[in-house]
Amino acid sequence: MNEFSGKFDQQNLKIAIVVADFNATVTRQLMEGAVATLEKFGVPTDQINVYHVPGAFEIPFISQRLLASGQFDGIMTLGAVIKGETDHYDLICQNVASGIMRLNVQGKIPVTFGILTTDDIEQAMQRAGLKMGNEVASTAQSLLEMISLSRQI
Ligand SMILES: Nc1c(NC[C@H](O)[C@H](O)[C@H](O)CO)[nH]c(=O)[nH]c1=O
Ligand SMILES: CC(=O)[C@@H](O)COP(=O)(O)O
Repeated sequence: MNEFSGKFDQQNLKIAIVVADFNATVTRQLMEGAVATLEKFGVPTDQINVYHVPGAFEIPFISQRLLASGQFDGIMTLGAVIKGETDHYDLICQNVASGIMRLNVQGKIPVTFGILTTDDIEQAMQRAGLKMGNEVASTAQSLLEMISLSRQI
């Protein structure tokens, strides 16, 4: 039996982070947590490029451009979509998630999903580093593991 896992060698990795500036009080914390986690695992700071888009809906477009550039070993997407009074929330969540999934299926590098989808700002703040820790830390680690695993195939 042969087993493979995402134990990774972070040397020479180049990572792109695409972060939505909508709800920036939350997404800036997500971005800081993502960079800190990548650095903790040894990714050099100058190998981490951060791209700011207006909102979560713009994430797939820029992610696709970054993927096509061939410059990166993996992409992290970060955002915070917070429910309002209308069904706009549902449309954004569904289309952004399917857009990012399509990039994973069609692309050659992993694109992780670090987009909070919450009922209110409190839930988002809790998941961006307050009470429930920074969910993005596990997203960053998942990206490094997926890069390593995909290189073994
Ligand atoms: N309501 C939220 C948005 N809305 C903006 C869209 O993402 C997009 O920028 C706009 O429709 C123009 O194309 N974006 C978020 O990231 N979070 C929200 O809660
Ligand atoms: C997720 C959203 O787009 C949301 O902030 C919009 O709020 P509303 O549905 O009240 O217009």
